[in-house]
Amino acid sequence: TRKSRPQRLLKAVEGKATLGDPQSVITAIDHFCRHKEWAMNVGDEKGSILDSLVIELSPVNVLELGTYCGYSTVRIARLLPPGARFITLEFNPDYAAVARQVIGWAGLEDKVQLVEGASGDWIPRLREHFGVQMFDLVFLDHWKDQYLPDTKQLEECGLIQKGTVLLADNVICPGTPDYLKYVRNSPHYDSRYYRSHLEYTKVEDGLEKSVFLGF
Ligand SMILES: O=C(NC/C=C/[C@H]1OC[C@H](O)[C@@H]1O)c1cc([N+](=O)[O-])cc(O)c1O
Ligand SMILES: [Mg+2]
Repeated sequence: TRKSRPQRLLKAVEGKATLGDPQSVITAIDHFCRHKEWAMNVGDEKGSILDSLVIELSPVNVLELGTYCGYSTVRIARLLPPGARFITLEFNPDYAAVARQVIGWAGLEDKVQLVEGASGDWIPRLREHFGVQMFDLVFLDHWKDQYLPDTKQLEECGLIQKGTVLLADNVICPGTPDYLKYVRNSPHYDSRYYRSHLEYTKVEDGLEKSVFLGF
C-alpha cells in the first residue's frame, strides 16, 4: 500500500539529514513541508518562537501533548539542559512509529520518552509512572478540543504548579477557543499571544504562552 505522509516525511529526513544532527533533521522536514507536502508540524516560524521560549525557560521537566512526526520534539529536545526530562504523548501509533525514527535520526532518543496513548489516560499516571512531580513547560499541540480538558486534568493532578509555562500551538488556526478563553480570563494564568502564521503558509496563527501563578 502507498506510504503515508508521515512515512514520506521520514524518507525525506533519511535522504537529506545527517545522522545525529538535529538541525539537519529540522531543515529536512521544513524543506519537505514547504516544497513537497504540507504537514502539521509547528514549522520554522513558530518553531523559532518555541526555541526562544525553551532557551529562556531552560526547563528541567517538559511535557509535549501531540508528538506527530517528532518535529517539535526534536526542536525542544535539542535545546534542553543535561539531565532534563522530556515526555511526549502521542495517541496515533503510526505517528509514534515515525516520530521514534525521526527522534533517533536526530540522535536525541536518550533525551525523550515517547509514550503512546491518550493524554487523558496518561496524565493521571505520569507522576507514579515516571516519578515526575511537576512540569516546567507543557507544549500543547494535539487535538484542539483536548487542550482545555487536559490542562484542567494537569492542574487537578498537581502537575501544573506556580511558574509552570503552558505553550499552546494553533490558538488561531485551527483554533482552540475554549482553551484561549480559559487561560486569558483565569486569574491563575498570565497569558500572552505570540502572533505568527500557520506553518508553511501566510494564514494567521500563533502561540499562546500562559504562566501559572498558583492557586
Ligand atoms: O490537528 C492538529 N494537530 C493535532 C493532531 C492530532 C493528531 O495527533 C495526535 C493524535 O494522534 C491525532 O491523530 C493540527 C492541525 C493543523 N491544521 O492546520 O489543520 C495545524 C496544526 O499545527 C496542528 O497541530
Ligand atoms: Mg500544531
